[in-house]
Amino acid sequence: MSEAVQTLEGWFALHDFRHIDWPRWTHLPVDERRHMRDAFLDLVARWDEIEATKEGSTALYTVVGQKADLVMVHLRPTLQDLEATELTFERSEFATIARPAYSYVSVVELSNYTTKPGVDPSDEPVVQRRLKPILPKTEHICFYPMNKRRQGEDNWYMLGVEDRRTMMRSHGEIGRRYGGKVTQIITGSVGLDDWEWGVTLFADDPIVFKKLIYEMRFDEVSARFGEFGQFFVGNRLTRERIDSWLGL
Ligand code: VOV
Repeated sequence: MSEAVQTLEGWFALHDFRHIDWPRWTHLPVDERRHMRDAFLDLVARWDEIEATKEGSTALYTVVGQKADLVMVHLRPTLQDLEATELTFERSEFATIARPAYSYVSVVELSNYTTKPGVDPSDEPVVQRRLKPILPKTEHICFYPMNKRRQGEDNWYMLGVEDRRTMMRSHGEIGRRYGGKVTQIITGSVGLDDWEWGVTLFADDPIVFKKLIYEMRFDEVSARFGEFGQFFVGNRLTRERIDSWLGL
């Protein structure tokens, strides 16, 4: 049996994708729409407070394309906190027009492939900040779930730890070339959801997602072992943009 990678876990993550029932929304009386908008703004204010006190972080993006209209990315210390966040939204008046489209449950994960031997990474403040990150405020988000392949010669889980480490170093080198342009949050979901990881990328220029992901496709770890789910891409939904997004 090959040696399992050691991982550190941080905040739990819920990527909560919603469809807005636009036909229903546009036929509601304007007072009712404003009332529902206010219910949503109350939730946003609560999420801002949680972020300000570093008890979690939430990012809001509208989704482009037909797979969803909105994604709320919530990071919280426990699975109970995550459920409470989800339920508070479900019970709000805004949820009557924001129906589930897709969801993903995972936990912020760092692996020890690139840590120096003899160093306990959990002692390092930078590691703690990466495990409990405040989500970036970039213009765009890209999310997709992924697996590492387990087929014939291309079985990630049968490789020795040194082979995996070498490939992850090359992966990290490519990623670092995009430093300052894109921030990645890797969340592990083995035992939590249908894929093995969630990849959440934040950038101000959406073309950077395409360049980075394309470059990684040619790198061995993605070329041989990467299997990908659905891709979602979106635009930041600030408090100021909510009215124009809702057509109010
Ligand atoms: C934006 C840049 C970027 C950078 C700098 C970066 C670096 C790193 C490092 C140094 C490490 C290992 C240590 C750790 O931190 O865990 C990782 C780990 C990981 N990555 Fe990554 N990655 C990036 C970006 C990045 C992307 C775009 C993808 C999707 C791949 C693609 O083909 O679509 C990805 C995936 C992953 C995964 C699934 C893991 C966990 C793999 C495992 O087997 O455990 N990642 N990643």
